[in-house]
Amino acid sequence: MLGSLDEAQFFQILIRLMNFKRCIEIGTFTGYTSLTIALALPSDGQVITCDIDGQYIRQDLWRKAGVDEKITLRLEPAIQILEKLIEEHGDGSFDFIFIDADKVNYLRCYELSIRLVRSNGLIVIDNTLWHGLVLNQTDKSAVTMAIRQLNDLIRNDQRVDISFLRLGDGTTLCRKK
Ligand SMILES: C[S@@+](CC[C@H](N)C(=O)[O-])C[C@H]1O[C@@H](n2cnc3c(N)ncnc32)[C@H](O)[C@@H]1O
Repeated sequence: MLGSLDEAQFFQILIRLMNFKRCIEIGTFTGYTSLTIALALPSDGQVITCDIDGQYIRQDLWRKAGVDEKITLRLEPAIQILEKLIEEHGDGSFDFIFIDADKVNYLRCYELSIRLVRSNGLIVIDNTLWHGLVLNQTDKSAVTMAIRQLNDLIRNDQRVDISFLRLGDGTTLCRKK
């Protein structure tokens, strides 16, 4: 699903306010949110975006907007890329991570992101409401259970400060302490 306009605008404000430069997006789809992130970054900023499926990605729009040099596309699975980024750049090397790929891997993505993001950096998780299904205890589907499990963990996670927003399909902000 395409990221929402209100969410993308909110990210742009955060990136500019916080002077973020090093960003990661997990789940590219069309590249809409990576484009909006890149537009908000300074000239020496970078966003690494990853997906397992490149067929919908509109790199032509990144070029048209003049921000293609700020975006690095990696066509690899989320967990693999996050592990590689820890090897390549080390712990605490990114300012902002947006988690928005396959929900069953959310927990693992979050744990790897906790390592990758610096102190006072931000992890943002999309779809944490999952259309309200996380509140329906009779829903035991793998995706709903995975998002519910992550929400429960984050609520008590002393490594972060959190803010849950009813933005899009539920957006959870986690500031690493
Ligand atoms: C909700 S869409 C991403 C939307 C995008 N972040 C945006 O804001 O426009 C989810 C994307 O995650 C990708 N995806 C699914 N499983 C993945 C995995 N294991 N690793 C990386 N990407 C994955 C899908 O191919 C899909 O393009």
